Amino acid sequence: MLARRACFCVRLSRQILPLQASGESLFASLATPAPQQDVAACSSDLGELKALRGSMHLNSTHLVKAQETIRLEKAAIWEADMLDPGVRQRAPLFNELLQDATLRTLLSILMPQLRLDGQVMKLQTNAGGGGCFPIHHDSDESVDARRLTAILYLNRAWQPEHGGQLRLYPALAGQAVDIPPRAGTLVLFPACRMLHRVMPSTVERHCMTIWLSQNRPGHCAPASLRRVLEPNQWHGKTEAAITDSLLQEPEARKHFGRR
Ligand SMILES: O=C(O)CCC(=O)C(=O)O
Ligand SMILES: [Fe+2]
Repeated sequence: MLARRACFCVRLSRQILPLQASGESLFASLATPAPQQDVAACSSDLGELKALRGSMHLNSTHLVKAQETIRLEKAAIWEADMLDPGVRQRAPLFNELLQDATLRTLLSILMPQLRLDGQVMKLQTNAGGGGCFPIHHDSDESVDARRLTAILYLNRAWQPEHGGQLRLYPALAGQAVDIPPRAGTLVLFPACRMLHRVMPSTVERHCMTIWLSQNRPGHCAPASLRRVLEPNQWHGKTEAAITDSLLQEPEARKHFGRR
């Protein structure tokens, strides 16, 4: 378990480091490691999500105008909020993931300016029949503490003709990027800066979103851990060698083992 998490972190860092220099247009999309285990995990996660049908509510978009805010319900997008204790109890696998600080710890080390110190989760089922999201930002610095969006897709049988791609509009890239919502794909982007939408989906589509937040200004990953993960030390080494050396470090072991 420890090695799997450490290896996941190394892969994630390698994706993120070249992108983070561009700040505004940061995004990363990666297949999670150990495909066989992922498929098994995705099937059980999906079963858990389907069992939650009764606790889901329709997602709505808030259109903010000068004098009023209009709320538009989306007919096909059903969501369950993990802040609801009933949902947490009926979705133990997702709850375990919600309690896991690995991704947040790693991202805090790579991007200390974000000072990530909390996370919330929602589960989503798009019923198909054209279900989609209009173009939007997930948050705003003045509205709440969410700073990074992480979405894990759970659609094993996804085909391009099903639609439902996540379309990102990275400011500096100059053109839109489509992410297929394939099982095991994890996508990361800044919650307040990345415009995005979901293309109409002709089939049922499932995903889980974690929003990583910055609640306490001044919170930062320990310096000793930042040194351990200093990417210059990785130059020329294989992923397995980096994972091994990471696991030798007591400070890193402590963090990867933390729930
Ligand atoms: O379903 C997706 O891929 C993204 C959904 C989304 O943009 C949101 O929940 O804010
Ligand atoms: Fe969004």
